[in-house]
Amino acid sequence: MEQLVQTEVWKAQTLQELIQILHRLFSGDKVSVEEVQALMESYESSAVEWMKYAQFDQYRYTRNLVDKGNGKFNLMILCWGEGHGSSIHDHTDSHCFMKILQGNLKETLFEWPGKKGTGAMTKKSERVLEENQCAYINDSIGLHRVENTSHTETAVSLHLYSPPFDSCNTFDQRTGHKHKVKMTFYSQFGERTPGATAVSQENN
Ligand SMILES: N[C@@H](CS(=O)O)C(=O)O
Ligand SMILES: [Fe+2]
Repeated sequence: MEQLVQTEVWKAQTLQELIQILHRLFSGDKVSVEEVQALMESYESSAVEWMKYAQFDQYRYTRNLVDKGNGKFNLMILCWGEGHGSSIHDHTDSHCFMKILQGNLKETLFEWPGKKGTGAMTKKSERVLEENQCAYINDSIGLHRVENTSHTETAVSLHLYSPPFDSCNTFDQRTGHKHKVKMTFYSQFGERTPGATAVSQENN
């Protein structure tokens, strides 16, 4: 007879509970991408729970640190004003989960440019991510650009990166040339980072 394999199915009732379960999942030495993705998708976004982290800038998207995941991951909330978007970028060999908390975000996937960065970059696909959906990307899947294409609605997303990183490469769509940029937090644990601006010009 066929064997049935039971994997645990989590449902996070609140953001706090989601963070608790994430700590548990990442405390072991093996983490399942599917399990983390399903867990993040199971959380039904409730604005009152994440409002204090959702700090917007007029000109660029912001990165707001929510939890340091015991050094295993960084959990952050990104706030996208109308028309805000990222540049094409990589994820520094980390796993990247991106869950929509509010609004919609368009994700465009690109292939890695050739070694010499020869000419226009190749677009692989695009999709629109909707509230509560959780996407996943890593460098072997490709590069992406994320945009809030709405001119009337803001968007908010919850990102988990494991292991944590604080710089990435951005790419020029026409030339494929890459450029290393440092990434900072606009706020940490709900408090504005002293002296911090929104995401640096290079990642927009
Ligand atoms: N990876 C980007 C956000 S996104 O465009 O996926 C960042 O951490 O700022
Ligand atoms: Fe990204």
